[in-house]
Amino acid sequence: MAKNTGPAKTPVKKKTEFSTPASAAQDSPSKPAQTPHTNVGKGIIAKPTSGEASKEKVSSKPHPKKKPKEPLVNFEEMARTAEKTFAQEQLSAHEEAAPINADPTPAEGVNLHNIFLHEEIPSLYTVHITSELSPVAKVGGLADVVFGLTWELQIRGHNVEIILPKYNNMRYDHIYGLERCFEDLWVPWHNGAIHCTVYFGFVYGRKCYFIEPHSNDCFFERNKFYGDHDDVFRFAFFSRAAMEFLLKSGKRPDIIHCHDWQTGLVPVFQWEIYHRLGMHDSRVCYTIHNFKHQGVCGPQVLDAAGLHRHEYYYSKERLGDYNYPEAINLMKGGIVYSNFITTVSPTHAGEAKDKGQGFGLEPALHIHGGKYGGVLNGIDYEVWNPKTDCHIPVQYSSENIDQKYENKRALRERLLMADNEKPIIAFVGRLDPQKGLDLIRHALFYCVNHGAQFIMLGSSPDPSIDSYFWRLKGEINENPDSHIEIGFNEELAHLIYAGSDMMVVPSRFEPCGLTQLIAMRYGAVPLVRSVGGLADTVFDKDHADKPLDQRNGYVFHNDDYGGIESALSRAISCYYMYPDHFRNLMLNGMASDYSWNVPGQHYLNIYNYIRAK
Ligand SMILES: Nc1ncnc2c1ncn2[C@@H]1O[C@H](COP(=O)(O)OP(=O)(O)O[C@H]2O[C@H](CO)[C@@H](O)[C@H](O)[C@H]2O)[C@@H](O)[C@H]1O
Repeated sequence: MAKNTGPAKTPVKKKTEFSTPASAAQDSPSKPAQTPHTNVGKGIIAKPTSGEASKEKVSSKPHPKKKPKEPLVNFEEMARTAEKTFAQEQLSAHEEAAPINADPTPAEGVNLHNIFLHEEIPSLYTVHITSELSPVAKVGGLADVVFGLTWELQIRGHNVEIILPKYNNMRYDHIYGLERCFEDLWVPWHNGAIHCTVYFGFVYGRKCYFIEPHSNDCFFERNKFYGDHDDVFRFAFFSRAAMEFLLKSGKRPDIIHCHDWQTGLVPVFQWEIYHRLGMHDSRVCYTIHNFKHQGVCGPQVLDAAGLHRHEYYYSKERLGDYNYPEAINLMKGGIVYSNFITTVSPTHAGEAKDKGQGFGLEPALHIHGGKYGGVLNGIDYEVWNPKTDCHIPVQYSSENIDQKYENKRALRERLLMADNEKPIIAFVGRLDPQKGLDLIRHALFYCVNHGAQFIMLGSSPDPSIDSYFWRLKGEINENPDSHIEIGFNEELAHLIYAGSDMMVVPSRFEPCGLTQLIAMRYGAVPLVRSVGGLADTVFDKDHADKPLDQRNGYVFHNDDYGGIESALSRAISCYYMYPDHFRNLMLNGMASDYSWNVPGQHYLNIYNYIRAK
């Protein structure tokens, strides 16, 4: 009985290392093994350890859908309709165009390379203001980034604190020692003030403050993090409350680091209000994780938040939105008013500014280009560590990588999938059109028809997308080679990373992407589209301009079925026909360093550059 369910260690035919089969030109789909390679039966490909029983299970169960039929649906259109309705609702209350008040003060140009010098940095006091933190309030990658970066700063000896809303649906079981620490915080709102209580607690050693407003709006008692019609008000309030808390509690951080549209007003408040109230030495770093969601809204938010000079704030140089003359744009406020803006990979920094991926904010990025750059995300190497991961049944590392296949077996068992010799290809992520939903669906059908299994874990706040995938799940439910899991499940995500052979990330755009980094840490080979941070981190086995030991996955360029098929067919073929090469890819990924070590230093250099001196 073979010991694992991974690719065999002996190649079927010896070919030049990492050679490209003639049929495998990038982005031109070659024909992969239609059924598992014929040598499988001869024992060259490793078999499942559950052995004969599992073979019987597979062969005795007739494949209910030999060729599942792939339906067509336009996810982009689905999401656009929902967004349009939302934007119209937001804007309808304000019909007049606001005059422009010209007073631009863009920063002087700065060369990022010059500030990324490892010069001595004094101990800094940094406060992160954020709407997400892993694992207590996680929707996506923002939560992971704040969790990982804050720890990196802390272990380097800096004083780091995090301010979050006190959501009623947080994972309170991950907060240690939660207690009230500031009873009477009155936060200006409309013409009065809202009474708040602030709590303090530790999240895996990180010092966190949670703001709880007491008002009839119940801003953070919605049993969800986002997706309500008044989100812009909820997070504008949170931003104001966080700044008021800093002021009233006497905290004077060197650096305030805030994230995405939800906290885009923080730098505005800092400069326009709190700077004059004694917080003159705090500087703001603003990180954009996703340009698509900008907090475009009507003027009522400004009134509520105490920013009353409409004409001043509406100007194109400040918060005025470029596309809707009646609207303000919270993310634009963050760009204009912060001391430094980052996005989460160097490639995406360029795409957002110059290649149409700034979702309308390109002019602001150009004007403020002197204080803008890309810092590649890391992942937390303690949370994402197959050697110590308590969510997976068998721990492993590159030294005993065969143990990974025990997790593959456990994953199949848990999802009631066939235990056979096929590779598992998976997707984990938010079900947003950004992620290339039609390509993910296509990958599922392609895999089950071409000798692979497919697992998808994801969820969407958009009910039409969620229900589409529920229907698809119903259709493929009986197929033993595929599984769709809808919902957010952190623990299952760990098992999927550990049990899969490959992870697909066919994004339309991807500011950084964490799933390919986590996949590599767990020895799952990434198959990605060449955009944003995916292009910065995954190097194609056959085509990359890199030494062999740095090639770690498969990359395709075209945003279409042909593109993804090209990567899938090359990967599936390699898995069956060149298992040693496939194993090299796994090991190369595991050997790379995508921890917070390097990006942590980059952020410190930025902080040091902007701090009051
Ligand atoms: N249903 C589910 N169950 C369990 N876990 C799930 C899950 N759905 C997603 N996750 C987890 O959430 C994280 C998602 O990371 P992504 O890089 O895809 O971030 P996202 O697109 O949300 O955020 C944005 O911010 C991040 C951080 O900057 C950028 O990397 C990214 O490009 C940008 O779009 C991963 O840890 C993944 O495992």
